[in-house]
Amino acid sequence: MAAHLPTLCTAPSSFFLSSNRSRQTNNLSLAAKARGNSARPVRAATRVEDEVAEDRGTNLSAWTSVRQERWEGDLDVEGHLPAWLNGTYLRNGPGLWDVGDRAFHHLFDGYATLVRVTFRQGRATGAHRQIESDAYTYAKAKGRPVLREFSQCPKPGNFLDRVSNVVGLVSGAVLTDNPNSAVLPLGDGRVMCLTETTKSSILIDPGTLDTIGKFKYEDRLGGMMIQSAHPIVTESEFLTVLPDLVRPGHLVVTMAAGSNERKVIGRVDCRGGPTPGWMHSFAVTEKYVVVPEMPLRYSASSLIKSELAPFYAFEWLPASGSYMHVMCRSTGKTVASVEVPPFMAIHFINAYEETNQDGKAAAVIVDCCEHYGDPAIIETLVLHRLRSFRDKDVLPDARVGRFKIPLDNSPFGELTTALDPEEHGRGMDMCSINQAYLGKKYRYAYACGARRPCNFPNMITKIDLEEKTAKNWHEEDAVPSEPFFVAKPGATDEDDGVVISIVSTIKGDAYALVLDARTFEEIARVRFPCGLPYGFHGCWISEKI
Ligand SMILES: CC(=O)/C=C/C=C(C)/C=C/C1=C(C)CCCC1(C)C
Ligand SMILES: CC(/C=C/C=O)=C\C=C\C=O
Ligand SMILES: [Fe+2]
Repeated sequence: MAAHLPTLCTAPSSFFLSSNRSRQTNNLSLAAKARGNSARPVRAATRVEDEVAEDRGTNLSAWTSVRQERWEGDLDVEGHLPAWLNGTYLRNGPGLWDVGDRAFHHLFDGYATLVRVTFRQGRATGAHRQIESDAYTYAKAKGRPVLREFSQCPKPGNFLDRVSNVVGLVSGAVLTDNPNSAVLPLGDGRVMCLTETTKSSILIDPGTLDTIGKFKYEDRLGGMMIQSAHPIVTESEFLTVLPDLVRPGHLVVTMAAGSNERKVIGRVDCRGGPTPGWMHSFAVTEKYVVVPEMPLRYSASSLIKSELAPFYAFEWLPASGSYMHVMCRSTGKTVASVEVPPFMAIHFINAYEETNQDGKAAAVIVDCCEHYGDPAIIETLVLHRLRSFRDKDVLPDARVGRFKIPLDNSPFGELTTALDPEEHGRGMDMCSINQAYLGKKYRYAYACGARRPCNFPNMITKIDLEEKTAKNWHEEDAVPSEPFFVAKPGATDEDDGVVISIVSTIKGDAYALVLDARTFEEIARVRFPCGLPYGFHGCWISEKI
């Protein structure tokens, strides 16, 4: 991809904070941050040596940058891969947190690393490769980050820089295009990687992991700079939600497979203010789209002034209220908009319609990984905490939060706990389901859970929402990433298939774990000869043999 450096964020190295200053910023108590909404100083990447000194030198490959830009080769298989498991598992995530002598601060900042494991008749090959976004290419060229990442805001220096920052913000030029969240096969065979900036939508080749180029949206929605990192993609459509920061609200848009044109289904206005709530993901039922509005809201001044808010680009405004909006997918009309108890959810699991005796939808049930209405989870994911606090029980509690949104014009919705959180160790995030149950009543969710004490989810959990129990997989000193369910071809039971997760170990290496989804017992592990950093979300591209 073209690597023309923008003239924005042209801060010389002297604009980067010294490590001491940055440590002071990190140590601000969360309570203090939550109380005060004044913007924090601009944070830029610290020097690598300072980060390493702070990190007490763990070998855990989860938080260690990839050592090489790309690798490809055969993988050793321990155990027996099912003969039906033919296809490619792809996983995306932030695998490079250092560039030149600069180091990122937050897990979400790292440059996107794709991992591939291809299964064919009991054998496996693998690869990893950096995605060549502009953010990555510029950073390599300059020896330091140039664009604004999740927690990282290169400081505009003089007046001209500040003016161009505002212009750059309007055009989106100062924002990252580092697509480190999800990887999704579109219904037409193209494969997209993305994060929350619209410009981060990038096409890749699932075989070679080559970066093909930017996905060019051919529509009039170019002014919408932010998108959900989790579009809902089926064989026929790509459905997503675009936060509107100018007129606080959300556009729900759809794009047919094979097309590059998004069409607006409808718009929901925000009920709280002054800006929309952070919306990393959302949920759908067969008839409806559910748009969450939580009190962790985009900070307009952080974006305009290019400085950090109490939670990077966000501020926690509990008094602004929490809401759930339900839009009809066929008419674009908002059919319910209810106030709910304060919540903090990055990932929605699934949703479905609950019907009354006449078979009519009476309520929408929406499940999410809910952090007890506390944004502290964001600060838990700061890299030096992940690296240093391994034996401390500092992972905030989380649960399967279940919303019930009545469709009878009631003003309020309910939020309950779907099962005893002790079943999954009071940790819970990075979820998946059997995709055949998307938007339908379902029984099983797979996620990362917690074997306490821990500072990060270190377990894989299969949650039975009917029995309200969980089956757990755990290995000492290992960090598994999101468990991804792959159905056995022709399966009729919801849990007939395997669950794949890439596990990073303390020895500095990594393997793809394959569990029998029904029993949750290990059936195989496929070893990489190198370490793999923690990754976020995966997908499966099946192959007919
Ligand atoms: C990886 C993940 O879960 C979330 C990533 C979010 C990102 C990269 C957010 C980026 C943003 C900016 C760089 C500034 C503007 C706002 C926002 C979209 C939050
Ligand atoms: C890894 C994570 C949350 C862990 C909480 O326990 C969130 C990742 C978000 C990106 O997709
Ligand atoms: Fe995500």
